[in-house]
Amino acid sequence: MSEPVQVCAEVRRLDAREPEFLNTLEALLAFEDTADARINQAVTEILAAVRNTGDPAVIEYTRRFDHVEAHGMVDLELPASALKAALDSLSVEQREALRIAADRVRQYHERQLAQSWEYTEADGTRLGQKVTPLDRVGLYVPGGRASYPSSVLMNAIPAKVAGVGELIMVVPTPRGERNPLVLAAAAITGVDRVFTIGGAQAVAALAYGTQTIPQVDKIVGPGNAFVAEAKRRVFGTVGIDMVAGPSEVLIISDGSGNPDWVAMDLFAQAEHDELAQSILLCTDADFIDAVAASIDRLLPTMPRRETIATSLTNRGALIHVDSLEQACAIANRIAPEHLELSLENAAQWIDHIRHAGAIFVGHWSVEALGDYCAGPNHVLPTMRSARFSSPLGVYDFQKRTSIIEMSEAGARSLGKVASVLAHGEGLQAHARSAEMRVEGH
Ligand SMILES: NC(=O)c1ccc[n+]([C@@H]2O[C@H](COP(=O)([O-])OP(=O)(O)OC[C@H]3O[C@@H](n4cnc5c(N)ncnc54)[C@H](O)[C@@H]3O)[C@@H](O)[C@H]2O)c1
Ligand SMILES: N[C@H](CO)Cc1c[nH]c[nH+]1
Ligand SMILES: [Zn+2]
Repeated sequence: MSEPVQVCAEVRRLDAREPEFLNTLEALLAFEDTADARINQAVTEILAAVRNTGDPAVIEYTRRFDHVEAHGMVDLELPASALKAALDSLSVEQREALRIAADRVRQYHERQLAQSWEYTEADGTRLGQKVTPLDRVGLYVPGGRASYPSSVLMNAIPAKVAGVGELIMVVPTPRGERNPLVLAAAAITGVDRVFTIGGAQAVAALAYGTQTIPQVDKIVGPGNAFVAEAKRRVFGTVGIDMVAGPSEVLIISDGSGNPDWVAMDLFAQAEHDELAQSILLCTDADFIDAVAASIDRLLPTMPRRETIATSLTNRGALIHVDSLEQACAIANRIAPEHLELSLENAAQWIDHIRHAGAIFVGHWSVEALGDYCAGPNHVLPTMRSARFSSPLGVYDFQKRTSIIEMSEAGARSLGKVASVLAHGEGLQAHARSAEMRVEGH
């Protein structure tokens, strides 16, 4: 453990019974990630340069932003032997942890695999849905301020389970520092090609293709504001999984359990990013005091205390609520990425939650386990998008095609229905085309 250093978080205290509470909450949740003109401008330039010149632009931006000098793309691609060597270099403990996590993530995701289906009607008409994996996917693995081998597992495994034909991974290696766990995770999951590039230039290369990097059909994976903005802009040319914002955790507590555990769970999300959001909703005012005391005592011992303190001070809150019903209503309004039900009878409250990326049920179900190895995906909807979207899954790497095989009897009968509706829309060619099947000549 590091030496305690004086640093404190001024975590705001709120009371959900106060009349201004909902306005205060809205202000706390507001997050303008697209408002940064500097990021927009930089991404516009990078996308255009990579689209116009390809590899030379990627090499130049990698030199400028990641401080890696490459003489050609060959210097920025890792051969399979480098991935294998990274795997071999791990300690037995690290290799075993990666293997256990990968197995659990695979087992969970195998249950998501959708199959093609069809049915036949009485007149012989056959209707169905054909499910096909994507041909080629680009996987962005963040690498600027921290390395994320767990994100390799969480993105690559569902793609492989879906049967994606080719998986191209990009990961920045600032000043040429390669993370062996990240490369080992690529080896374990069977990633096909790895390029040590990052930021908007990596997203552009995958979206448009370069002389060396093949164009992909979809780009998945989290990243910083440059990556998020670039993904948003290339959507349409390629598919994207989502535009992920800073990480979030919301904890609902009834005052049972250990305040140190709650404080550390808030830290665990806050240490990701100064913009990360950690919020506690609690029915017990004394317990809130105890959590605040735990925060003050534990924070100085954390190596990432500066990031945690900034995140908790600017975007965190300890909120006193009237009841667990009120806490659940607020949780549904926030629609958090992660929700911990730190409650005595936690399971009975699951049905009260409609909007959350992942629900962690009970004192033992801590988000850190979900981040690495519980099995479900850690790429989750942020910024209240859990109201309308879902965790990354196998379904993000599959697409569906409708199959329509009409029998003659079916076409003769449905042709009349189509004809009426086509005339109603003023589309005569549609109507005649259907009527010809009714007439049979
Ligand atoms: N939601 C999730 O599941 C999840 C998982 C892991 C990480 N994350 C998040 O992903 C993010 C990772 O961010 P990161 O910065 O560490 O790595 P990153 O790989 O996303 O970004 C690094 C790249 O940003 C580019 N860049 C940096 N400064 C630039 C500038 N001034 N102009 C243009 N480009 C510039 C560089 O090309 C660099 O390679 C964090 O916010 C983290 O919380 C989310
Ligand atoms: N909590 C992150 C998603 O919000 C995922 C992660 C990766 N490593 C550690 N945590
Ligand atoms: Zn995390």
